[in-house]
Amino acid sequence: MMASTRSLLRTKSLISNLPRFSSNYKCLDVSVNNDNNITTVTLKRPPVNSLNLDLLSEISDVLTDLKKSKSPGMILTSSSDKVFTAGLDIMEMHKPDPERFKQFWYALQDVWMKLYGSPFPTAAAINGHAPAGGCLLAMCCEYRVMVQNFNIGLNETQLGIVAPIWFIKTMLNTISIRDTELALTTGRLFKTDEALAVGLIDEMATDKADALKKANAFFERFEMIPPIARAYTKDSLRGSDIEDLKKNREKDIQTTLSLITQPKVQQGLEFYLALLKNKKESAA
Ligand SMILES: CCCCCCCC/C=C\CC(=O)SCCNC(=O)CCNC(=O)[C@H](O)C(C)(C)COP(=O)(O)OP(=O)(O)OC[C@H]1O[C@@H](n2cnc3c(N)ncnc32)[C@H](O)[C@@H]1OP(=O)(O)O
Repeated sequence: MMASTRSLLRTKSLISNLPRFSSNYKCLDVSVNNDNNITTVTLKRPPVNSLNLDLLSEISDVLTDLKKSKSPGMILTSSSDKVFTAGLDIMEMHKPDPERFKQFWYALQDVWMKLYGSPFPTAAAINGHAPAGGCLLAMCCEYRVMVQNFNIGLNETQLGIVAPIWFIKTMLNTISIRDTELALTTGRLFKTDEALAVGLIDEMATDKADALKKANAFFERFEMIPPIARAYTKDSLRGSDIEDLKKNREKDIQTTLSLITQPKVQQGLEFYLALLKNKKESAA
């Protein structure tokens, strides 16, 4: 076969494998880097990218598309200049409609299973605060680069709620058992440099451009690694956590719903929401 025919065929197969993304996303920007074919998924649900049912459903869809198209990798980042994501949308948990809450929690489980278990490599360019569910999304990725002077952590206990076991396992996959216990029981939010010191993030960045550059560089490590060997290895490390949730999915939804609707938990959420609003009023 002539060299030019071979290269044409290669180009054609590359084009047909390129991910095709719906342009209908409301809360995401999705773009593919022409140099390395890495997809950047940017959360854009102002003001703080709180994870409601819509945003979670879109993240779940894009993860499905990336897997189908055999993407070589994904970077997760935010369109905000100070918040990666503020975690779960508290309004989904405050006085919830039970049916809506079940859909919401199911969507969160879906995102977790797809992101934590993705066959393709993933990196988070954390360009703002990443509390609770925001920290969870970042920890699901294989590599984290975080812009300096922001906060990250599972602060659920500060809100009077409890991080589910699959959140905890994700943190245990990232930092030590000792640091996980201390962080979770106190609801600790780590500053970027503190997060680096315990291994909650892998690199610090000066700004978003620097974070994206470092996140892109992460994927170069896999250039000579067969994707199938990479994916099986990741599955050996993470697969059993995902199987555990798959087996207990319905129970996890029911338990969370019954806990979240307890009057004491609802009072705690109301108090926390009031604190967030007061913060704004006292700053004005
Ligand atoms: C026993 C029960 C078991 C049940 C199990 C449940 C397990 C749940 C697991 C995970 C839970 C979560 O993820 S809960 C969310 C936790 N998130 C936080 O604690 C972060 C809260 N937000 C902030 O600290 C700050 O907003 C910020 C640092 C992220 C950004 O600060 P900034 O000053 O830029 O912005 P404002 O604080 O003024 O916020 C703007 C606007 O957004 C509203 N807001 C903020 N965060 C949330 C959120 N997570 N959900 C919904 N809404 C949020 C905030 O109130 C402001 O609203 P207004 O403009 O209307 O005042």
